[in-house]
Amino acid sequence: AAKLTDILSAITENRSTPAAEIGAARQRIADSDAEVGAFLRLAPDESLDEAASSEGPLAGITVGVKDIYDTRDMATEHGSPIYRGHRPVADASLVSMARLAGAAIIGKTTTTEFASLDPTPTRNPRNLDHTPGGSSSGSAAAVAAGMVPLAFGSQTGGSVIRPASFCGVAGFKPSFRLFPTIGMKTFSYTLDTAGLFAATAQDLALAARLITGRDFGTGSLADGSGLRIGLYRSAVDGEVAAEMQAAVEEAARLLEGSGATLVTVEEPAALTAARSCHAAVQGFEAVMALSDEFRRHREKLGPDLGAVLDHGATIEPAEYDEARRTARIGRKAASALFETVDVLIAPSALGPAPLGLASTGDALMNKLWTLTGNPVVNVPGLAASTGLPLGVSVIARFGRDALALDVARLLQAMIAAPE
Ligand SMILES: NC(=O)CC(=O)O
Repeated sequence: AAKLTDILSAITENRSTPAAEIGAARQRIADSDAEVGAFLRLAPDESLDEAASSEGPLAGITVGVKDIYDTRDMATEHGSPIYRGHRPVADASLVSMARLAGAAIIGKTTTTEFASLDPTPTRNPRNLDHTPGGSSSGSAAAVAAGMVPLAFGSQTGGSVIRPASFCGVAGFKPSFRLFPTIGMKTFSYTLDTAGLFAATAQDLALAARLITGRDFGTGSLADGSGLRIGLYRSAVDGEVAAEMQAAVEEAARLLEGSGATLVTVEEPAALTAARSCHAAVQGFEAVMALSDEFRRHREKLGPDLGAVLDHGATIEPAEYDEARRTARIGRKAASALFETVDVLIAPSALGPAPLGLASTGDALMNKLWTLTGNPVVNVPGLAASTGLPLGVSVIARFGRDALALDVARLLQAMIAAPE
């Protein structure tokens, strides 16, 4: 796999150059994207030539960008025929910040329509008969296939953490609004969260720091001593496959074995209620976000999105306002959970990637934390008996993204360590 930290080390130590790394990524995409279908289009040569001569801290790092982020040098179609050929004048903020740091925005990755539910043709590199998940399908698949070391996604329900889990890569859904969503097509403006995919949690932390200038942890946790880990028991755990539950418990044992204190945290009623109000918040806001497309091009919308908007259009403002109140109470309950533990661990999905491409899976394990805005990191490395990946979520207090990434780095290292 193309690992961001290794590429940057190779360039720093003069064992490689940005131009060589960009050329190698183009070759990897040419070699493997025909069967995976992660990319929609690649950047023009002049963009990549410009990036090849960059001296920024991310020089040589090629990035796949979900096609709901505006790019000034490539079409941006949001997975919809309504936007075919649409060409923004300017980059989305996060894309511009990555370019300023020297990254090479190498291509646009597939997205479900408007980042909702109607699937893409992209396949799971771990097993091509299975979905890579969604809505950030191409970004997760591109990193899992080792085509690029970094990819941008977004999450409104579970669209970063779930595909990261299905594809066996590290995924980062930051605290709400930590990354800008300016220039990213809006689906639900109190839920939409920009996120990242990479091979490891260490790569995620480094990329996030170099793009935003913020601290995302030092990776200095040698073991779990001093950590208080909460094994989260939700009201919907009955939906979780036994193998996924076992994977989370394996992760808990690893952390406990390295010195962490492990407690079980039962879901408070306020968070069960918050999870249940996600659909009303999302549906009501999506009808506003896509009002023009919904009213003027209803026949061009996919069946799943059409159903979400048809239902959303029946939600009264008072119902939406009640859902927002429930969400706010949920955020307070989430904050209280972190008085007793440093991080929670929980399943990143209901199980391994479903067979076939008809569905991108279920966001049931993710949408609560999208609504509350807590940072979540998917830790890859564990697998089902079929070999399909099973991801473990590390969830921290709002704003403690660095801690979530540090614990994720420790856990990923322990999972990868030989017995
Ligand atoms: N955008 C989203 O998060 C929807 C999903 O979870 O598939």
